[in-house]
Amino acid sequence: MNNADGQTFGETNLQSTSQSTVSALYWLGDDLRVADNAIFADIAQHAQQLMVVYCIDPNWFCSAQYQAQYVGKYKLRFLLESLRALDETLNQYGQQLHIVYASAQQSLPYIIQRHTISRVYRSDHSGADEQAAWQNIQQQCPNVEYLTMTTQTLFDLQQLPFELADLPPTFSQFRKKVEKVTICAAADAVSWLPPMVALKQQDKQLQAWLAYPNWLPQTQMFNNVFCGGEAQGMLQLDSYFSSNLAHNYKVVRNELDGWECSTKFSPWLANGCVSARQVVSALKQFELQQGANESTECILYELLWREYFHFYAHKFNTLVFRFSGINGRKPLTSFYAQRIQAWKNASTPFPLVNALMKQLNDTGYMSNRGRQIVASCFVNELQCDWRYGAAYFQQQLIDYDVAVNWGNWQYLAGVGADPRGCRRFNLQKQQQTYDPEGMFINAWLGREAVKQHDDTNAEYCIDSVDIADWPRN
Ligand SMILES: Cc1cc2nc3c(=O)[nH]c(=O)nc-3n(C[C@H](O)[C@H](O)[C@H](O)COP(=O)(O)OP(=O)(O)OC[C@H]3O[C@@H](n4cnc5c(N)ncnc54)[C@H](O)[C@@H]3O)c2cc1C
Repeated sequence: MNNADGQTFGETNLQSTSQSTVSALYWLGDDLRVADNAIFADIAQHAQQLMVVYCIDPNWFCSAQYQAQYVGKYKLRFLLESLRALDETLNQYGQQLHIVYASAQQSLPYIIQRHTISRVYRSDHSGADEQAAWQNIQQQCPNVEYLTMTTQTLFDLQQLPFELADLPPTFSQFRKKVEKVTICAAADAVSWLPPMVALKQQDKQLQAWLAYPNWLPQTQMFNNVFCGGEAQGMLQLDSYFSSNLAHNYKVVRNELDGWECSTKFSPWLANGCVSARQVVSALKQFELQQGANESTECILYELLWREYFHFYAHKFNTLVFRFSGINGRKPLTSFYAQRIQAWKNASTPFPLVNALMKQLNDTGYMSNRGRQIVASCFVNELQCDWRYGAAYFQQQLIDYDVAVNWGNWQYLAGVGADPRGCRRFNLQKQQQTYDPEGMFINAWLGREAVKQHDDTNAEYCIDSVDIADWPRN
């Protein structure tokens, strides 16, 4: 299985297997759980010693490409909660999670060498940067065994009925092909884990990396609805499927607001606190007990979109970040600093878009419909380079997932997996369908904005705002 760069995934990279005692290091990524985790299962069977590590890279918090941080405040808080919860779970196994406050490329080779690690485990990540980091570590420490396993998707690469290079160009074709592939049931948590690799406590460099750093942004208490961690994710899963909400999902999933309008699994899925297989296992259980209908099928359908974007990112690697997308067709959009800023600040001429952006800025979450509306506005009405929008989502979303975010943005910008080209949402129609009384706008922006909307309602938004009058910078 090869991606665009000819790298290999989902396979063991055997550099050296001469040691009889396996001293393992598990470098965690978006797989922050013990249950249904193939890596912990393998470690329980084959390793005699274990060190579990998560790296928090200071570069995540610098303003990176496209004027956005890699990790914003909502994602950071959720991540820290998830790490704390995982550490507590690992403690019950006599294990510990070591959070290293340094880049993986810098710290892991050092740790591997100092602790005579013989095998490194990592989840098979679809992100190009994550893959590059993984390759880099292997180059720095060649005499170690490297093992990747699937923990994030429903299917292993090997289960796909096609080579990754032949990933169908559209979601519909992908769905038809994978429909018949069996989705493995979620596995239980392991019953034990090997003892800890003794940490070189006296090592000054290591101490420095393990100390809580002053460069880490403060995480405040806000947006308490999403709480990170495996147990919290399972709570949401149980709570959703112990109600009748799944039977009505298709009817309400497009609503702009409301906790119960969609599953809200995304932050836990994005961090791997819950696996996609656990969601499907719970869904199947629900269908067995309560019956299947169009709505329950629709939940699986959405999870298959997630699946598609993960394999899409695997295949296209850095092309998912390219302005001209996977096919090299440049959109007729550009970098307009003031428009981009207005969109971010919820001060465009479009009240519905502003309300949605306010919701994103205040909570880190936005419904799927909302994301489509603001992304379409960014590309079509404001005519801005889609990568700046995608990068802002990356920074703001509590459920940021590299493959799903950039894949969706490419799709909407007409440079991705959509043969029909750019998806333009008619803002007036969206408003009439999803916020006819202006209640959503009122909730996020107040009465004035509803009035502004009413005043311009005769020829709402697109027609009433002449984009040519907007600044060309
Ligand atoms: C421009 C844009 C950017 C997005 N960025 C992200 C992102 O960074 N992280 C993220 O998790 N989702 C992203 N999505 C997809 C989707 O909006 C969210 O997954 C969903 O709104 C999360 O809420 P939920 O869990 O209640 O979803 P539900 O409607 O309950 O769906 C269940 C699950 O299916 C998956 N799913 C739903 N919609 C999509 C979709 N359009 N594409 C792929 N998978 C989907 C998610 O894993 C979701 O948790 C994006 C969508 C758009 C249009």
